[in-house]
Amino acid sequence: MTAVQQRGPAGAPAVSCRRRCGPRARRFLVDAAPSRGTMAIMGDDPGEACTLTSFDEGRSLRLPSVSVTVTLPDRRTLTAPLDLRPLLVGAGADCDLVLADPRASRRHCEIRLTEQGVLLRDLGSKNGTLIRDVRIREAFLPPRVPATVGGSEIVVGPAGPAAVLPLSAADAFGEAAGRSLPMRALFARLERAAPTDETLLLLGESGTGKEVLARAIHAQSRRKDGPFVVVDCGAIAPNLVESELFGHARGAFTGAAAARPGLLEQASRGTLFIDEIGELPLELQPKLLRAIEGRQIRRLGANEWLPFDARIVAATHRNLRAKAQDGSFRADLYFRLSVVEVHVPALRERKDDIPLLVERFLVARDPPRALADLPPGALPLLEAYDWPGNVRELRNTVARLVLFPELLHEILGAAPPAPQGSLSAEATRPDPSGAALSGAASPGAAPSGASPAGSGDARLRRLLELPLPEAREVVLEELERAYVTEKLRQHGGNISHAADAMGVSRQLVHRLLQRHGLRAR
Ligand SMILES: Nc1ncnc2c1ncn2[C@@H]1O[C@H](COP(=O)(O)OP(=O)(O)OP(=O)(O)O)[C@@H](O)[C@H]1O
Repeated sequence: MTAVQQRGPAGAPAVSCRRRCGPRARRFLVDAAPSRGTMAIMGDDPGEACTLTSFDEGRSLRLPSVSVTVTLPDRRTLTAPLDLRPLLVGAGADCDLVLADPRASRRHCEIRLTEQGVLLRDLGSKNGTLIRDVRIREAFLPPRVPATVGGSEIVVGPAGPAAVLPLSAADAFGEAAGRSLPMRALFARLERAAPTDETLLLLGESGTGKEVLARAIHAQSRRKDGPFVVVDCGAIAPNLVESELFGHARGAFTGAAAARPGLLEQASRGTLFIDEIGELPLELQPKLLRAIEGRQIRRLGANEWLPFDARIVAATHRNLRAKAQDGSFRADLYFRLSVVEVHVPALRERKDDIPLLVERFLVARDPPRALADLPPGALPLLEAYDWPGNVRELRNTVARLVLFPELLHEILGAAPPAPQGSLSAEATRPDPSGAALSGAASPGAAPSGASPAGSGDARLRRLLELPLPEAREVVLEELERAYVTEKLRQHGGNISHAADAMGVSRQLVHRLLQRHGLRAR
Protein backbone atom coordinates (compact mmCIF):
# COMPACT_ATOMS: atom_id res chain seq x y z
CA MET A 1 0.00 0.00 0.00
CA THR A 2 1.15 3.50 -0.75
CA ALA A 3 0.50 6.22 1.75
CA VAL A 4 -0.41 9.58 0.29
CA GLN A 5 -0.35 13.03 1.78
CA GLN A 6 -3.90 14.04 2.52
CA ARG A 7 -5.85 16.84 4.02
CA GLY A 8 -8.61 16.06 6.46
CA PRO A 9 -12.26 16.62 5.66
CA ALA A 10 -13.29 20.21 4.92
CA GLY A 11 -11.14 22.56 6.85
CA ALA A 12 -9.41 19.94 8.99
CA PRO A 13 -5.63 20.04 9.19
CA ALA A 14 -3.49 18.07 6.79
CA VAL A 15 -2.57 14.55 7.84
CA SER A 16 -0.21 12.04 6.41
CA CYS A 17 -1.51 8.64 7.38
CA ARG A 18 1.82 7.01 8.09
CA ARG A 19 2.89 9.63 10.54
CA ARG A 20 -0.19 11.19 12.05
CA CYS A 21 -2.76 8.63 12.96
CA GLY A 22 -3.93 10.03 16.24
CA PRO A 23 -7.37 9.08 17.54
CA ARG A 24 -9.13 11.91 15.70
CA ALA A 25 -7.08 11.79 12.51
CA ARG A 26 -8.80 10.06 9.64
CA ARG A 27 -6.63 7.70 7.68
CA PHE A 28 -6.65 7.63 3.90
CA LEU A 29 -4.79 5.06 1.90
CA VAL A 30 -4.58 4.69 -1.83
CA ASP A 31 -4.25 1.10 -2.83
CA ALA A 32 -4.54 -0.92 -5.99
CA ALA A 33 -7.62 -3.06 -5.32
CA PRO A 34 -7.17 -6.79 -5.70
CA SER A 35 -9.00 -6.91 -8.99
CA ARG A 36 -9.54 -4.78 -12.08
CA GLY A 37 -7.13 -2.07 -11.09
CA THR A 38 -9.75 -0.08 -9.18
CA MET A 39 -8.25 2.25 -6.60
CA ALA A 40 -9.47 1.87 -3.04
CA ILE A 41 -9.22 4.97 -0.90
CA MET A 42 -10.09 3.83 2.55
CA GLY A 43 -11.16 5.57 5.70
CA ASP A 44 -10.60 3.69 8.96
CA ASP A 45 -14.20 3.59 10.10
CA PRO A 46 -15.76 0.37 8.82
CA GLY A 47 -19.02 1.14 10.66
CA GLU A 48 -19.72 3.88 8.13
CA ALA A 49 -19.49 1.61 5.11
CA CYS A 50 -22.03 2.52 2.44
CA THR A 51 -22.15 -0.94 0.91
CA LEU A 52 -24.71 -3.23 -0.64
CA THR A 53 -24.94 -6.36 1.45
CA SER A 54 -26.97 -9.51 1.00
CA PHE A 55 -28.24 -11.32 4.07
CA ASP A 56 -30.97 -13.71 5.13
CA GLU A 57 -29.14 -16.48 3.25
CA GLY A 58 -29.04 -14.41 0.10
CA ARG A 59 -32.76 -13.66 0.03
CA SER A 60 -32.53 -9.98 1.01
CA LEU A 61 -30.44 -6.99 0.13
CA ARG A 62 -29.46 -4.24 2.55
CA LEU A 63 -29.61 -1.00 0.61
CA PRO A 64 -27.92 1.75 2.62
CA SER A 65 -29.46 5.18 2.52
CA VAL A 66 -26.74 7.29 0.95
CA SER A 67 -26.88 10.88 -0.18
CA VAL A 68 -24.57 12.62 -2.60
CA THR A 69 -23.96 16.31 -2.05
CA VAL A 70 -22.26 18.55 -4.56
CA THR A 71 -20.92 21.97 -3.62
CA LEU A 72 -20.73 24.10 -6.75
CA PRO A 73 -18.03 26.74 -7.35
CA ASP A 74 -20.50 29.44 -6.21
CA ARG A 75 -21.01 27.43 -2.95
CA ARG A 76 -24.58 26.42 -3.80
CA THR A 77 -25.24 22.76 -3.03
CA LEU A 78 -27.13 19.99 -4.81
CA THR A 79 -28.15 16.76 -3.13
CA ALA A 80 -29.45 13.49 -4.55
CA PRO A 81 -30.09 10.09 -3.02
CA LEU A 82 -27.99 7.20 -4.29
CA ASP A 83 -29.76 3.88 -4.74
CA LEU A 84 -29.29 0.95 -7.09
CA ARG A 85 -29.32 3.32 -10.05
CA PRO A 86 -25.96 5.06 -10.60
CA LEU A 87 -25.92 8.85 -10.55
CA LEU A 88 -24.49 10.62 -13.56
CA VAL A 89 -22.72 13.86 -12.69
CA GLY A 90 -21.71 16.56 -15.17
CA ALA A 91 -22.58 19.78 -16.90
CA GLY A 92 -24.97 18.11 -19.41
CA ALA A 93 -28.71 18.49 -18.97
CA ASP A 94 -29.11 14.71 -19.09
CA CYS A 95 -27.15 14.25 -15.85
CA ASP A 96 -28.77 13.42 -12.53
CA LEU A 97 -26.66 16.08 -10.87
CA VAL A 98 -26.29 18.95 -13.32
CA LEU A 99 -23.25 21.03 -12.46
CA ALA A 100 -23.27 24.75 -13.19
CA ASP A 101 -19.51 24.59 -13.36
CA PRO A 102 -17.43 25.66 -16.37
CA ARG A 103 -14.67 23.20 -15.42
CA ALA A 104 -17.01 20.18 -15.40
CA SER A 105 -17.35 18.03 -18.52
CA ARG A 106 -20.76 17.26 -19.97
CA ARG A 107 -20.67 13.71 -18.58
CA HIS A 108 -18.00 14.02 -15.96
CA CYS A 109 -18.29 11.07 -13.61
CA GLU A 110 -20.60 8.37 -12.36
CA ILE A 111 -21.29 7.33 -8.77
CA ARG A 112 -22.74 4.00 -7.81
CA LEU A 113 -23.26 1.70 -4.87
CA THR A 114 -21.41 -1.59 -4.89
CA GLU A 115 -20.74 -4.41 -2.49
CA GLN A 116 -17.39 -2.78 -1.70
CA GLY A 117 -18.61 0.78 -1.22
CA VAL A 118 -19.48 3.87 -3.23
CA LEU A 119 -17.63 3.69 -6.53
CA LEU A 120 -16.67 6.94 -8.24
CA ARG A 121 -15.76 6.58 -11.89
CA ASP A 122 -14.42 9.31 -14.13
CA LEU A 123 -16.01 9.22 -17.58
CA GLY A 124 -13.03 10.57 -19.49
CA SER A 125 -13.56 14.13 -18.25
CA LYS A 126 -11.30 16.94 -19.43
CA ASN A 127 -10.26 18.24 -16.02
CA GLY A 128 -10.37 14.91 -14.24
CA THR A 129 -11.88 13.60 -11.04
CA LEU A 130 -9.65 13.86 -7.98
CA ILE A 131 -9.78 12.48 -4.50
CA ARG A 132 -7.47 14.37 -2.21
CA ASP A 133 -5.48 15.67 -5.16
CA VAL A 134 -5.02 12.20 -6.63
CA ARG A 135 -6.49 11.98 -10.13
CA ILE A 136 -8.52 8.81 -10.38
CA ARG A 137 -10.23 6.84 -13.09
CA GLU A 138 -12.15 4.63 -10.70
CA ALA A 139 -11.99 4.67 -6.90
CA PHE A 140 -14.06 3.86 -3.85
CA LEU A 141 -15.12 7.06 -2.16
CA PRO A 142 -15.50 6.72 1.60
CA PRO A 143 -18.17 8.68 3.47
CA ARG A 144 -17.35 12.37 3.94
CA VAL A 145 -14.14 12.29 1.93
CA PRO A 146 -14.45 15.07 -0.66
CA ALA A 147 -13.85 14.41 -4.33
CA THR A 148 -13.08 17.23 -6.76
CA VAL A 149 -14.99 17.37 -10.02
CA GLY A 150 -14.02 20.43 -12.07
CA GLY A 151 -14.46 23.31 -9.65
CA SER A 152 -17.04 21.44 -7.56
CA GLU A 153 -16.74 19.12 -4.61
CA ILE A 154 -18.67 15.89 -4.09
CA VAL A 155 -19.25 14.21 -0.75
CA VAL A 156 -21.20 11.02 -0.06
CA GLY A 157 -22.54 10.02 3.30
CA PRO A 158 -25.12 7.97 5.14
CA ALA A 159 -28.53 9.66 5.15
CA GLY A 160 -30.75 7.48 7.31
CA PRO A 161 -31.69 3.89 7.99
CA ALA A 162 -30.98 1.28 5.33
CA ALA A 163 -33.80 -0.24 3.27
CA VAL A 164 -34.27 -3.95 2.76
CA LEU A 165 -35.06 -5.25 -0.73
CA PRO A 166 -35.97 -8.79 -1.69
CA LEU A 167 -33.56 -10.73 -3.90
CA SER A 168 -34.77 -13.31 -6.39
CA ALA A 169 -33.69 -16.86 -5.71
CA ALA A 170 -33.43 -17.42 -9.47
CA ASP A 171 -30.44 -16.67 -11.66
CA ALA A 172 -32.62 -15.80 -14.63
CA PHE A 173 -35.82 -14.01 -15.49
CA GLY A 174 -37.04 -15.59 -18.71
CA GLU A 175 -34.10 -15.57 -21.09
CA ALA A 176 -32.30 -12.86 -19.11
CA ALA A 177 -29.56 -14.44 -17.01
CA GLY A 178 -27.87 -12.85 -14.01
CA ARG A 179 -26.76 -13.75 -10.53
CA SER A 180 -25.24 -10.45 -9.36
CA LEU A 181 -27.00 -8.58 -6.56
CA PRO A 182 -28.34 -5.81 -8.83
CA MET A 183 -29.79 -8.36 -11.25
CA ARG A 184 -31.36 -10.49 -8.51
CA ALA A 185 -32.92 -7.35 -7.02
CA LEU A 186 -34.21 -6.46 -10.49
CA PHE A 187 -35.60 -9.97 -11.06
CA ALA A 188 -37.39 -9.85 -7.68
CA ARG A 189 -39.13 -6.59 -8.70
CA LEU A 190 -40.08 -7.94 -12.10
CA GLU A 191 -41.37 -11.21 -10.63
CA ARG A 192 -43.83 -9.09 -8.67
CA ALA A 193 -44.68 -6.61 -11.40
CA ALA A 194 -44.92 -8.96 -14.40
CA PRO A 195 -48.23 -10.65 -13.53
CA THR A 196 -49.97 -7.29 -12.95
CA ASP A 197 -51.17 -5.02 -15.74
CA GLU A 198 -49.01 -2.09 -14.65
CA THR A 199 -47.08 0.00 -17.13
CA LEU A 200 -43.34 -0.54 -16.84
CA LEU A 201 -40.39 1.61 -17.75
CA LEU A 202 -37.03 -0.10 -18.31
CA LEU A 203 -34.04 2.24 -18.22
CA GLY A 204 -30.59 1.12 -19.28
CA GLU A 205 -27.83 1.43 -21.81
CA SER A 206 -28.02 -0.18 -25.22
CA GLY A 207 -27.50 -3.94 -25.11
CA THR A 208 -28.24 -4.40 -21.40
CA GLY A 209 -31.20 -6.67 -22.14
CA LYS A 210 -34.22 -4.39 -21.93
CA GLU A 211 -36.02 -6.15 -24.77
CA VAL A 212 -35.14 -9.59 -23.39
CA LEU A 213 -36.66 -8.51 -20.07
CA ALA A 214 -39.74 -7.03 -21.75
CA ARG A 215 -40.36 -10.36 -23.50
CA ALA A 216 -39.99 -12.18 -20.19
CA ILE A 217 -42.43 -9.76 -18.52
CA HIS A 218 -44.95 -10.51 -21.27
CA ALA A 219 -44.35 -14.26 -20.97
CA GLN A 220 -45.00 -14.12 -17.22
CA SER A 221 -48.16 -12.04 -17.49
CA ARG A 222 -51.76 -13.09 -17.98
CA ARG A 223 -51.37 -11.74 -21.52
CA LYS A 224 -48.78 -14.35 -22.47
CA ASP A 225 -51.06 -15.92 -25.09
CA GLY A 226 -51.62 -12.56 -26.76
CA PRO A 227 -49.17 -10.81 -29.10
CA PHE A 228 -45.88 -9.21 -28.08
CA VAL A 229 -45.49 -6.25 -30.40
CA VAL A 230 -42.34 -4.14 -30.64
CA VAL A 231 -42.03 -0.57 -31.86
CA ASP A 232 -38.65 1.18 -31.86
CA CYS A 233 -39.22 4.94 -31.82
CA GLY A 234 -35.54 5.49 -32.58
CA ALA A 235 -35.69 3.51 -35.81
CA ILE A 236 -38.83 5.04 -37.38
CA ALA A 237 -38.74 8.36 -39.23
CA PRO A 238 -40.44 10.91 -36.93
CA ASN A 239 -43.15 11.65 -39.50
CA LEU A 240 -44.17 7.97 -39.59
CA VAL A 241 -44.30 7.29 -35.86
CA GLU A 242 -47.87 8.54 -35.47
CA SER A 243 -49.37 6.28 -38.12
CA GLU A 244 -47.27 3.33 -36.88
CA LEU A 245 -48.54 3.72 -33.34
CA PHE A 246 -52.09 4.84 -33.94
CA GLY A 247 -52.82 3.52 -37.43
CA HIS A 248 -54.59 5.47 -40.13
CA ALA A 249 -57.89 5.68 -41.98
CA ARG A 250 -58.12 5.08 -45.70
CA GLY A 251 -57.00 8.21 -47.56
CA ALA A 252 -55.51 9.79 -44.40
CA PHE A 253 -52.43 10.75 -46.43
CA THR A 254 -51.05 10.17 -49.91
CA GLY A 255 -50.45 6.48 -50.32
CA ALA A 256 -52.86 5.40 -47.54
CA ALA A 257 -54.88 3.27 -49.95
CA ALA A 258 -56.40 1.19 -47.16
CA ALA A 259 -57.15 1.68 -43.49
CA ARG A 260 -54.51 0.17 -41.21
CA PRO A 261 -54.59 -0.54 -37.49
CA GLY A 262 -51.72 0.91 -35.48
CA LEU A 263 -49.41 -1.06 -33.22
CA LEU A 264 -51.41 -0.12 -30.10
CA GLU A 265 -54.38 -1.91 -31.63
CA GLN A 266 -52.30 -4.77 -32.96
CA ALA A 267 -51.02 -5.43 -29.45
CA SER A 268 -54.52 -5.83 -28.04
CA ARG A 269 -54.77 -8.59 -25.42
CA GLY A 270 -50.97 -8.59 -25.42
CA THR A 271 -48.06 -6.25 -24.70
CA LEU A 272 -46.73 -3.32 -26.68
CA PHE A 273 -43.01 -2.83 -26.11
CA ILE A 274 -42.17 0.78 -26.97
CA ASP A 275 -38.40 0.82 -27.35
CA GLU A 276 -36.47 4.11 -27.26
CA ILE A 277 -39.50 5.97 -25.93
CA GLY A 278 -37.16 8.92 -25.30
CA GLU A 279 -37.10 9.49 -29.10
CA LEU A 280 -40.90 9.79 -29.35
CA PRO A 281 -41.54 13.22 -30.92
CA LEU A 282 -42.66 15.73 -28.29
CA GLU A 283 -45.83 16.61 -30.21
CA LEU A 284 -47.02 12.96 -30.13
CA GLN A 285 -46.47 12.54 -26.42
CA PRO A 286 -49.84 14.01 -25.29
CA LYS A 287 -51.61 11.74 -27.78
CA LEU A 288 -49.90 8.65 -26.37
CA LEU A 289 -50.67 9.76 -22.82
CA ARG A 290 -54.34 10.25 -23.69
CA ALA A 291 -54.44 6.83 -25.34
CA ILE A 292 -52.88 5.07 -22.34
CA GLU A 293 -55.15 6.82 -19.85
CA GLY A 294 -58.37 6.55 -21.85
CA ARG A 295 -57.57 3.08 -23.25
CA GLN A 296 -58.78 4.22 -26.66
CA ILE A 297 -57.18 5.59 -29.79
CA ARG A 298 -58.18 7.49 -32.88
CA ARG A 299 -56.50 6.45 -36.11
CA LEU A 300 -54.91 9.20 -38.19
CA GLY A 301 -57.60 10.79 -40.37
CA ALA A 302 -60.45 8.95 -38.60
CA ASN A 303 -63.20 10.36 -36.42
CA GLU A 304 -64.19 7.45 -34.23
CA TRP A 305 -62.42 6.32 -31.07
CA LEU A 306 -61.49 2.66 -30.89
CA PRO A 307 -60.79 0.79 -27.66
CA PHE A 308 -57.53 -1.06 -27.29
CA ASP A 309 -56.28 -3.35 -24.56
CA ALA A 310 -52.50 -3.52 -24.64
CA ARG A 311 -50.15 -3.42 -21.70
CA ILE A 312 -47.37 -0.91 -22.24
CA VAL A 313 -43.75 -1.69 -21.44
CA ALA A 314 -41.44 1.15 -22.48
CA ALA A 315 -37.66 1.38 -22.55
CA THR A 316 -34.99 3.93 -23.21
CA HIS A 317 -31.25 4.38 -22.89
CA ARG A 318 -31.85 8.03 -22.00
CA ASN A 319 -32.19 9.59 -18.58
CA LEU A 320 -35.93 10.14 -18.93
CA ARG A 321 -36.28 11.72 -15.51
CA ALA A 322 -33.73 14.38 -16.46
CA LYS A 323 -35.46 14.88 -19.81
CA ALA A 324 -38.77 15.34 -18.01
CA GLN A 325 -37.12 17.90 -15.77
CA ASP A 326 -35.59 19.93 -18.59
CA GLY A 327 -38.80 19.80 -20.64
CA SER A 328 -37.51 17.71 -23.55
CA PHE A 329 -39.90 14.91 -22.55
CA ARG A 330 -43.42 15.43 -21.21
CA ALA A 331 -43.33 15.02 -17.44
CA ASP A 332 -46.95 13.78 -17.33
CA LEU A 333 -46.16 10.98 -19.80
CA TYR A 334 -42.99 10.11 -17.89
CA PHE A 335 -44.94 9.75 -14.65
CA ARG A 336 -47.61 7.65 -16.40
CA LEU A 337 -45.00 5.31 -17.87
CA SER A 338 -42.89 4.98 -14.75
CA VAL A 339 -45.50 3.35 -12.54
CA VAL A 340 -42.86 0.65 -12.19
CA GLU A 341 -39.45 2.03 -13.18
CA VAL A 342 -36.44 -0.24 -13.18
CA HIS A 343 -32.82 0.38 -13.96
CA VAL A 344 -31.19 -2.40 -15.97
CA PRO A 345 -27.55 -2.24 -14.92
CA ALA A 346 -24.76 -1.91 -17.45
CA LEU A 347 -22.60 -5.02 -17.68
CA ARG A 348 -19.65 -3.19 -16.08
CA GLU A 349 -21.87 -2.74 -12.99
CA ARG A 350 -22.32 -6.50 -12.65
CA LYS A 351 -19.19 -8.22 -13.79
CA ASP A 352 -20.09 -11.13 -11.51
CA ASP A 353 -22.57 -12.09 -14.23
CA ILE A 354 -19.96 -12.51 -16.95
CA PRO A 355 -19.06 -16.19 -16.36
CA LEU A 356 -22.75 -17.17 -16.20
CA LEU A 357 -23.57 -15.22 -19.36
CA VAL A 358 -20.58 -16.62 -21.23
CA GLU A 359 -21.61 -20.12 -20.24
CA ARG A 360 -25.16 -19.50 -21.48
CA PHE A 361 -23.96 -18.15 -24.80
CA LEU A 362 -21.64 -21.14 -25.23
CA VAL A 363 -24.32 -23.70 -24.37
CA ALA A 364 -26.69 -22.03 -26.85
CA ARG A 365 -24.32 -22.67 -29.72
CA ASP A 366 -24.76 -25.50 -32.18
CA PRO A 367 -23.07 -27.77 -31.21
CA PRO A 368 -23.19 -26.62 -27.57
CA ARG A 369 -19.87 -25.50 -26.11
CA ALA A 370 -18.53 -25.12 -22.59
CA LEU A 371 -16.23 -22.70 -20.81
CA ALA A 372 -13.42 -25.19 -21.30
CA ASP A 373 -13.77 -24.68 -25.07
CA LEU A 374 -12.68 -21.07 -24.79
CA PRO A 375 -9.02 -20.36 -25.37
CA PRO A 376 -6.98 -20.41 -22.14
CA GLY A 377 -7.01 -17.07 -20.39
CA ALA A 378 -10.13 -15.83 -22.19
CA LEU A 379 -12.44 -15.60 -19.17
CA PRO A 380 -10.25 -13.24 -17.09
CA LEU A 381 -9.95 -10.99 -20.13
CA LEU A 382 -13.69 -11.03 -20.65
CA GLU A 383 -14.20 -10.16 -16.98
CA ALA A 384 -11.68 -7.34 -17.07
CA TYR A 385 -13.17 -5.46 -20.02
CA ASP A 386 -15.76 -2.73 -19.46
CA TRP A 387 -18.25 -3.73 -22.21
CA PRO A 388 -19.58 -0.43 -23.53
CA GLY A 389 -21.88 -2.44 -25.82
CA ASN A 390 -23.00 -4.48 -22.77
CA VAL A 391 -24.39 -8.02 -23.00
CA ARG A 392 -24.93 -7.78 -26.75
CA GLU A 393 -21.24 -7.07 -27.24
CA LEU A 394 -20.31 -9.92 -24.89
CA ARG A 395 -22.56 -12.34 -26.79
CA ASN A 396 -21.03 -11.37 -30.12
CA THR A 397 -17.52 -11.58 -28.73
CA VAL A 398 -18.16 -15.10 -27.45
CA ALA A 399 -19.48 -16.04 -30.90
CA ARG A 400 -16.27 -14.71 -32.43
CA LEU A 401 -14.07 -16.47 -29.92
CA VAL A 402 -15.71 -19.78 -30.74
CA LEU A 403 -15.12 -19.13 -34.41
CA PHE A 404 -11.61 -17.71 -34.12
CA PRO A 405 -10.09 -18.94 -30.83
CA GLU A 406 -6.55 -18.37 -32.07
CA LEU A 407 -7.36 -14.66 -32.40
CA LEU A 408 -8.06 -14.28 -28.68
CA HIS A 409 -5.78 -11.33 -28.14
CA GLU A 410 -6.71 -9.63 -31.35
CA ILE A 411 -10.43 -9.99 -30.65
CA LEU A 412 -10.07 -8.91 -27.04
CA GLY A 413 -7.75 -6.07 -27.90
CA ALA A 414 -5.13 -7.18 -25.41
CA ALA A 415 -1.42 -7.76 -25.74
CA PRO A 416 -0.46 -11.45 -25.87
CA PRO A 417 0.39 -12.76 -22.42
CA ALA A 418 3.82 -12.05 -21.03
CA PRO A 419 5.90 -15.18 -20.59
CA GLN A 420 4.91 -15.48 -16.93
CA GLY A 421 1.25 -15.18 -17.69
CA SER A 422 -1.31 -12.80 -16.35
CA LEU A 423 -2.60 -9.89 -18.40
CA SER A 424 -3.48 -6.61 -16.80
CA ALA A 425 -7.07 -5.42 -16.84
CA GLU A 426 -5.81 -2.15 -18.24
CA ALA A 427 -4.70 -3.85 -21.40
CA THR A 428 -8.26 -4.56 -22.41
CA ARG A 429 -9.72 -1.14 -21.76
CA PRO A 430 -10.21 1.27 -24.62
CA ASP A 431 -7.68 4.09 -24.45
CA PRO A 432 -9.65 7.27 -23.71
CA SER A 433 -6.90 9.35 -25.18
CA GLY A 434 -6.95 7.43 -28.46
CA ALA A 435 -6.83 8.91 -31.93
CA ALA A 436 -9.89 10.21 -33.77
CA LEU A 437 -11.57 6.97 -32.84
CA SER A 438 -10.65 4.76 -29.98
CA GLY A 439 -11.87 1.31 -29.07
CA ALA A 440 -10.83 -0.21 -32.38
CA ALA A 441 -9.01 -2.85 -30.40
CA SER A 442 -12.02 -3.65 -28.23
CA PRO A 443 -13.77 -6.99 -28.23
CA GLY A 444 -16.03 -5.76 -30.98
CA ALA A 445 -13.11 -5.46 -33.34
CA ALA A 446 -13.45 -7.43 -36.50
CA PRO A 447 -10.81 -10.05 -36.96
CA SER A 448 -8.15 -8.64 -39.21
CA GLY A 449 -8.17 -9.58 -42.83
CA ALA A 450 -4.41 -10.08 -42.65
CA SER A 451 -4.79 -12.93 -40.25
CA PRO A 452 -4.92 -16.41 -41.77
CA ALA A 453 -7.96 -17.41 -39.71
CA GLY A 454 -9.70 -14.17 -40.41
CA SER A 455 -9.30 -14.02 -44.17
CA GLY A 456 -10.77 -15.50 -47.29
CA ASP A 457 -11.67 -19.15 -47.44
CA ALA A 458 -10.72 -19.97 -43.86
CA ARG A 459 -13.02 -17.29 -42.59
CA LEU A 460 -15.87 -18.42 -44.79
CA ARG A 461 -15.34 -22.00 -43.59
CA ARG A 462 -15.71 -20.80 -40.01
CA LEU A 463 -18.81 -18.84 -40.83
CA LEU A 464 -20.25 -21.91 -42.51
CA GLU A 465 -20.15 -23.65 -39.13
CA LEU A 466 -22.83 -21.24 -37.94
CA PRO A 467 -26.53 -21.31 -38.73
CA LEU A 468 -27.29 -18.69 -41.39
CA PRO A 469 -28.99 -16.18 -39.04
CA GLU A 470 -25.97 -16.15 -36.72
CA ALA A 471 -23.44 -16.01 -39.55
CA ARG A 472 -25.38 -13.14 -41.04
CA GLU A 473 -25.38 -11.35 -37.71
CA VAL A 474 -21.62 -11.76 -37.22
CA VAL A 475 -20.94 -10.38 -40.70
CA LEU A 476 -23.44 -7.54 -40.38
CA GLU A 477 -22.03 -6.51 -37.01
CA GLU A 478 -18.53 -6.44 -38.47
CA LEU A 479 -19.71 -4.49 -41.48
CA GLU A 480 -21.64 -2.02 -39.32
CA ARG A 481 -18.64 -1.44 -37.08
CA ALA A 482 -16.21 -1.01 -39.96
CA TYR A 483 -18.66 1.27 -41.79
CA VAL A 484 -19.26 3.57 -38.81
CA THR A 485 -15.55 3.65 -37.99
CA GLU A 486 -14.61 4.61 -41.53
CA LYS A 487 -17.37 7.21 -41.93
CA LEU A 488 -16.35 8.88 -38.69
CA ARG A 489 -12.74 8.80 -39.72
CA GLN A 490 -13.65 10.42 -43.06
CA HIS A 491 -15.44 13.18 -41.16
CA GLY A 492 -12.77 13.78 -38.56
CA GLY A 493 -14.88 12.27 -35.76
CA ASN A 494 -17.68 14.82 -36.33
CA ILE A 495 -20.89 12.93 -35.54
CA SER A 496 -23.25 15.39 -37.26
CA HIS A 497 -21.31 15.27 -40.52
CA ALA A 498 -20.93 11.50 -40.39
CA ALA A 499 -24.65 11.08 -39.66
CA ASP A 500 -25.49 13.25 -42.67
CA ALA A 501 -23.17 11.21 -44.87
CA MET A 502 -24.67 7.96 -43.56
CA GLY A 503 -28.23 9.21 -44.00
CA VAL A 504 -29.17 8.49 -40.38
CA SER A 505 -29.84 10.55 -37.27
CA ARG A 506 -27.14 11.69 -34.87
CA GLN A 507 -28.88 9.67 -32.17
CA LEU A 508 -28.48 6.51 -34.22
CA VAL A 509 -24.76 7.23 -34.68
CA HIS A 510 -24.42 7.65 -30.91
CA ARG A 511 -26.16 4.32 -30.38
CA LEU A 512 -23.94 2.61 -32.93
CA LEU A 513 -20.86 4.02 -31.22
CA GLN A 514 -22.03 2.70 -27.90
CA ARG A 515 -23.03 -0.65 -29.34
CA HIS A 516 -19.60 -1.18 -30.86
CA GLY A 517 -17.59 0.30 -28.02
CA LEU A 518 -16.33 3.16 -30.18
CA ARG A 519 -15.65 6.68 -29.10
CA ALA A 520 -15.61 9.69 -31.42
CA ARG A 521 -13.22 12.45 -30.53
N1 LIG B 1 -29.35 -10.85 -19.08
C1 LIG B 1 -29.17 -11.41 -20.29
N2 LIG B 1 -29.06 -12.74 -20.39
C2 LIG B 1 -28.85 -13.31 -21.60
N3 LIG B 1 -28.73 -12.61 -22.74
C3 LIG B 1 -28.85 -11.30 -22.69
C4 LIG B 1 -29.08 -10.62 -21.46
N4 LIG B 1 -29.13 -9.31 -21.71
C5 LIG B 1 -28.96 -9.15 -23.03
N5 LIG B 1 -28.77 -10.34 -23.63
C6 LIG B 1 -28.42 -10.56 -25.03
O1 LIG B 1 -28.04 -9.31 -25.58
C7 LIG B 1 -28.82 -9.02 -26.73
C8 LIG B 1 -29.26 -7.58 -26.66
O2 LIG B 1 -30.27 -7.47 -25.68
P1 LIG B 1 -31.50 -6.49 -25.86
O3 LIG B 1 -31.84 -6.30 -27.30
O4 LIG B 1 -32.58 -6.96 -24.97
O5 LIG B 1 -30.84 -5.16 -25.29
P2 LIG B 1 -31.50 -3.71 -25.24
O6 LIG B 1 -31.14 -3.15 -23.91
O7 LIG B 1 -32.96 -3.79 -25.58
O8 LIG B 1 -30.68 -2.98 -26.38
P3 LIG B 1 -31.11 -1.73 -27.29
O9 LIG B 1 -31.38 -0.61 -26.33
O10 LIG B 1 -29.89 -1.49 -28.15
O11 LIG B 1 -32.30 -2.15 -28.07
C9 LIG B 1 -29.98 -9.99 -26.71
O12 LIG B 1 -30.26 -10.45 -27.97
C10 LIG B 1 -29.52 -11.12 -25.85
O13 LIG B 1 -28.90 -12.08 -26.67
